[in-house]
Amino acid sequence: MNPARNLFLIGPTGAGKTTVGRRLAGHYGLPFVDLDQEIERHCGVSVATIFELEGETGFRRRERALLDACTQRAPVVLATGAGAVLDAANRRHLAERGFVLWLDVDVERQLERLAHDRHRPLLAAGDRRARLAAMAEARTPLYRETADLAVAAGEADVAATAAHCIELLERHWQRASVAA
Ligand SMILES: Nc1ncnc2c1ncn2[C@@H]1O[C@H](COP(=O)(O)OP(=O)(O)O)[C@@H](O)[C@H]1O
Ligand SMILES: O=C(O)C1=C[C@@H](OP(=O)(O)O)[C@@H](O)[C@H](O)C1
Ligand SMILES: [Mg+2]
Repeated sequence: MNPARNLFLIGPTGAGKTTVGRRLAGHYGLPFVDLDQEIERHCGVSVATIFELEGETGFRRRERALLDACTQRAPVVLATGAGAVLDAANRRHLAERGFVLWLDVDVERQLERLAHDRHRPLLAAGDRRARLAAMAEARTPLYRETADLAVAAGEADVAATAAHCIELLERHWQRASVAA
């Protein structure tokens, strides 16, 4: 079992942080919190509306405040939004307050999964492939720097990806406890 009390999910949009995170919480019998849903609950409007009214700067300010609060809850499985790692304080809170799991997918798989999605404001306009590639370039080093463990999450099935995560987590934690 997780030596930290919390499990935090990071990674690109469409990697499955929200969907797989919920399953991991079910498996471990822990409460699940999705940071975007928490922001929406707190503000009473959608993430898209926050972007519309306050721009990305306003959204990031709200995201930072709620990430600070949510990472102090324990125990919890917390799915972050893909851009949460852009902020240095967020990265520090994630790294210091729990075990950080990086779900990774490539741009092709993101395009497939998000083809019909209209809820992600940063993908609303322009060339999606180019936007996703630029995001990957800027964010991949930050995911790498923040994560305790990375999982390739490109499998075509949510249950299989969750099972794969559980297997890798257990193996990682087992090794860590033997080494201690
Ligand atoms: N492993 C997977 N296999 C197939 N579809 C997936 C997988 N993970 C996520 N999805 C689908 O991709 C979409 C985006 O997933 P989501 O959990 O919202 O990603 P994130 O929170 O990382 O942006 C959803 O429709 C979800 O059902
Ligand atoms: O890429 C980003 O910066 C964002 C990703 C979204 O979360 P998902 O990773 O769940 O798509 C959400 O937080 C917001 O639209 C901004
Ligand atoms: Mg999500």
